[in-house]
Amino acid sequence: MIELALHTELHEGARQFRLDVELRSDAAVLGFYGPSGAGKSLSLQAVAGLLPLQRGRIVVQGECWFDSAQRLNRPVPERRVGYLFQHYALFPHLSVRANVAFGLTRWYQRLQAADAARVDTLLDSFGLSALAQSRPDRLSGGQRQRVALARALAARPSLLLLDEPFAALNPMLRAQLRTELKRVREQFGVPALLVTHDVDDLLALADEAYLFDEGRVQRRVDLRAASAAEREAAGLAPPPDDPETARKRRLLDP
Ligand SMILES: Nc1ncnc2c1ncn2[C@@H]1O[C@H](COP(=O)(O)OP(=O)(O)OP(=O)(O)O)[C@@H](O)[C@H]1O
Repeated sequence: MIELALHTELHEGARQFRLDVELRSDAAVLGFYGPSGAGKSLSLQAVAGLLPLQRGRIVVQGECWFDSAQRLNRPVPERRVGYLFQHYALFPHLSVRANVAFGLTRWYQRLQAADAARVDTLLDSFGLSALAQSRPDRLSGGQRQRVALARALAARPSLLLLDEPFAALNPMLRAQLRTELKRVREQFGVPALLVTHDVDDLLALADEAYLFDEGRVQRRVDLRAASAAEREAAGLAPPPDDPETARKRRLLDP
């Protein structure tokens, strides 16, 4: 269960933005979509503890991370979120394996056996085992994003925050990584908040979609239950192909 009440006002020179997000859900993956500048990324930052809130409440899986009424504000590291951005930031001097293990290691001790096993499972789940000793600059964009996903999942996060995780990838890779992320996320049972502009991301991964605009949730769509007509009304239907394009698309399917 996730409960968010995120209220704050941001000022930068003459610019002002008001975030007023309220939602409560028992779904595993919530997708945030909507126009640019609607407050989607700011909401993820607030959940991670990186954006101070003036007022509100954040409860994740029964644990209260923030409650202004009780003056409770759990520090960033204690929230244990796995945060993934569009531009994966891997450590260039570390191997793939060391990158994935990064959040689990301490400089003064070796990786514990259970942690090492988790890292190996993640490498295997994302098809990275053969690349474990490679440095990030020897990897393709898709492989790097897999390493970033594996790293985000390695430290046993209580919540995954995914901000446009596939935006830098080409469409074919996006489709592939969506499927992999869906499988691995379910395998590890981690809930997630996913920000995306891509309807296909929502349809493939999200249980519920939240339309953001002007710092607020304007609409909630339950994708587990929504009919095709309801999806279309919420702007979530992929544009229909004409028969000829559909035929060509099938021919091109990898
Ligand atoms: N520190 C800040 N001070 C004032 N305004 C800010 C600050 N940070 C972000 N904003 C503004 O808040 C608004 C919401 O930003 P946010 O990054 O959450 O949008 P978004 O919905 O994620 O957009 P996009 O889809 O383009 O990534 C934007 O108009 C942004 O310019």
